[in-house]
Amino acid sequence: MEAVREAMQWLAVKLEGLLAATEPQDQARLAALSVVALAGAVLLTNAVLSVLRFARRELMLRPIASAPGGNPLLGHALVLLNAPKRGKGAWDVIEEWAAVKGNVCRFRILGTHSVVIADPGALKRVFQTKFKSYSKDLRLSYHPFLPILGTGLVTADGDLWQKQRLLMAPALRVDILDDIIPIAKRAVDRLSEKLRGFKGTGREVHLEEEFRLLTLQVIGEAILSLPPEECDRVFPQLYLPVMEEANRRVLLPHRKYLPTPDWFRFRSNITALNAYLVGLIRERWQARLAGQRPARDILDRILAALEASGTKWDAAIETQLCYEIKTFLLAGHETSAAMLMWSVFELSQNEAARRQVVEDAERAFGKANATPSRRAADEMAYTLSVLKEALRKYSVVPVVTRELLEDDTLAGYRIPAGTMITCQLQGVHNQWRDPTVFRPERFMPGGEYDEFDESIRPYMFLPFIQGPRNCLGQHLALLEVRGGG
Ligand code: HEM
Repeated sequence: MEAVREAMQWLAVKLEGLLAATEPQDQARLAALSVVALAGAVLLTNAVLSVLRFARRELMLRPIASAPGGNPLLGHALVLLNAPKRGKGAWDVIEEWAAVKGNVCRFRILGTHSVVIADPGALKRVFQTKFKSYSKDLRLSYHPFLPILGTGLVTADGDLWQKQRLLMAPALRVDILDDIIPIAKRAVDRLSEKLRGFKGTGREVHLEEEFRLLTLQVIGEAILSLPPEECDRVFPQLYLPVMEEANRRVLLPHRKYLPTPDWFRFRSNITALNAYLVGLIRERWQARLAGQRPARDILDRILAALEASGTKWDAAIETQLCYEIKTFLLAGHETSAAMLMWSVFELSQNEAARRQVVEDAERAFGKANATPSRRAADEMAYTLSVLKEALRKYSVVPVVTRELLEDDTLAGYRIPAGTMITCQLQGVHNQWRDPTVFRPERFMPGGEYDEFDESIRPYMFLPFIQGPRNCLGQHLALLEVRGGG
């Protein structure tokens, strides 16, 4: 120890001497050189570590079948990017790989390795048993959405996610459910009136677009008590364009670096949307403080929970709530609209199923087309099975992705930390009998769903995934469509 101390002292004296002996401009040059050398050393160390990690993943993943068509430099990036040219989505290509290579296979995008799994036992481990080791994949799939969703629930992880989930779960899972039926019923009545206006005009109706506006109106009223005209004005103008740009960036990530007109529009729309939402949130909080009657919507229930927990109001809370609201809008409208559209499409093709849905509706709504009670909506069992079968057959969310934080074993394979896991929900849904046939009876008591072994049953139907990070709006989504009629 004494020898080390002496050596350090000697070095310090020598350095002091060197600095004292040099001119001030030489000292500046020496300092700049040291910074450059240090930065270079850090970069080099990182590069070496990245190469070592890459080589380790490459070696460990070798026993898993590789997807066809990759090249040594880009991996499978081009195959996925070219999917639209074949009239397919990237997710359909991944499913083709899984169909050929089995329920576990791997692919690579540049230096990122991904393992595709469509094995219910392995998915149980990812979503439930070891969910903490499988964090949200914020580096790739969710990355383009971060400027919009920030640390909202879908893109949050760790303690913040847990805290926010606990805060918001009661509002979405319990409190709002009774109110969602009249909200949905009013929105569907408005849409029916609008569609009647098309009758006999020969004009085309874009149902997908109409359903998107419908679910935005429902979620806008449920979260913020927004009147329908306000939803129709604000969201198509500010919210939908930013989501469209973020969606484009999933497969074309360079768009986020190019200062094109789209880039500037994206930035200014986000700024305007944030200002609008923060304004609403602040107004609401002040109204609470002034003792005004609460609005009974999701925002107000969250504010009540914050007040009850004694949270001190500040700008950080406003920003976080703004992220959460944008998250609900994203998570809650397009998925529900797609479920509705595929259900209506299938019912238009299937007379027998349509008759049973009409019978359900007549029982729940009565001859006067009254707003059904929660209990009456819950009893629309066949209609619920139609919605579930639409979610199974069309896998509205075909995949979700995770990043493995520590080495683990999945379906018998060792998977190294840093691997992306592509959970192929669509692949699981296609393991049912005659998967392309629309058969709501699968979900009726004693149907095919009940036949799966209990240990994997919940992992054979994953539209909302499973486990602690499952969809917080699933009850709301399934109820809004039945309650709206
Ligand atoms: C048919 C309609 C819907 C489908 C198929 C669906 C599907 C999903 C899926 C697959 C996830 C997991 C995403 C992941 O882990 O990467 C998810 C999460 C989530 N969904 Fe939904 N969703 C629907 C409707 C809704 C609605 C109506 C809302 C809210 C109003 C909502 C709010 C959320 C939230 C907040 C999360 C994040 C939960 C967490 O990470 O703790 N969803 N949803």
